[in-house]
Amino acid sequence: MSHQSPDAHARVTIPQIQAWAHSGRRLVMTTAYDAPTARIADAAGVDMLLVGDSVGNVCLGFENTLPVSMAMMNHHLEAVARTRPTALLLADMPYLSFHLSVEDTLRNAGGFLQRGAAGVKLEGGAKRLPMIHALIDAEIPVMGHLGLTPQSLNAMGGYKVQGRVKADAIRMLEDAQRLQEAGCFSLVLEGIPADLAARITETLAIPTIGIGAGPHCSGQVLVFHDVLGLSPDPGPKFVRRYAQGFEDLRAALAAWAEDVRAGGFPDARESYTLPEAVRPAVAQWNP
Ligand SMILES: Nc1nc(=O)c2c([nH]1)NC[C@@H]1CN(c3ccc(C(=O)N[C@@H](CCC(=O)O)C(=O)O)cc3)CN21
Ligand SMILES: CC(C)C(=O)C(=O)O
Ligand SMILES: [Mg+2]
Repeated sequence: MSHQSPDAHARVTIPQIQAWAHSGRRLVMTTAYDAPTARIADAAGVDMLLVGDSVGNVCLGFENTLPVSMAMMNHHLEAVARTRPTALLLADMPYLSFHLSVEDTLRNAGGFLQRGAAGVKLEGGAKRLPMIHALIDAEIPVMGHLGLTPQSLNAMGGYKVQGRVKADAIRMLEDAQRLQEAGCFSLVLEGIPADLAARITETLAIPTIGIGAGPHCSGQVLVFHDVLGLSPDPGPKFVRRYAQGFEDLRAALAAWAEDVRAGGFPDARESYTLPEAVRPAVAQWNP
């Protein structure tokens, strides 16, 4: 099986993820937004599935992740959770779901766990520590997320690589320590120089999952549609496409449309027939 486990039904756990990272095995995470994406990613043997707030731009047609609500996230998480993936299932806290109060944050994150997530991810550093402490106190595992945090789009003035000036780089190293001390089980590092991500990774005991953060992280994450070439445009520099999903699927659908128009689909293989005893009555019936 994909996770080299004797029990094919054993689900990946947070301690397992941490043990794999400690043993030097690089971790693999991708996003899932519905049952088909979850089944494909799980069958590929990825270690972690994230129901990302990237669902907003990837699936729902928004410009960015800011309009994504808890109701939208819950809808997509439920679809993914129904597939009972082997991978560790995580859910991304959307904008404003962890900013208003500890109570609201706990209710939102707890709702994710009740829907089948094993933990939550949320963007931000030291500013978010009160919420992170409350979540961990409530037995909700938290993955942090530092660097290019897409929910900070307006504050950053665009999707820009973070941590290139000294004060920002040092603040990120400090934030990473503080998130670890607060009890985060892992951190996403997004859109930062590879050498900064390397230093963060070697100064932490918990695994780092990079996206646009170079090769020296404990693992990597990419958006499902980006890996498979399903996104309409090539996307950020950090994406590598492993399939031409958009072009392959477009060509397949166009071939089917052509067959329909030429009368070549369906044929006998895709059709049903009347029982012989019923055929004369149907043939002889007139309106
Ligand atoms: N399909 C998809 N993939 C993602 O990785 C992703 C989403 N959607 N939605 C939410 C955020 C947005 N993300 C992005 C989007 C654009 C850049 C980008 O254009 N980055 C510039 C960096 C420019 C610089 O050097 O500062 C690039 O050219 O790569 C980065 C991350 C990552 N996340
Ligand atoms: C790319 C990952 C880290 C993410 O936050 C998302 O998909 O929303
Ligand atoms: Mg996200």
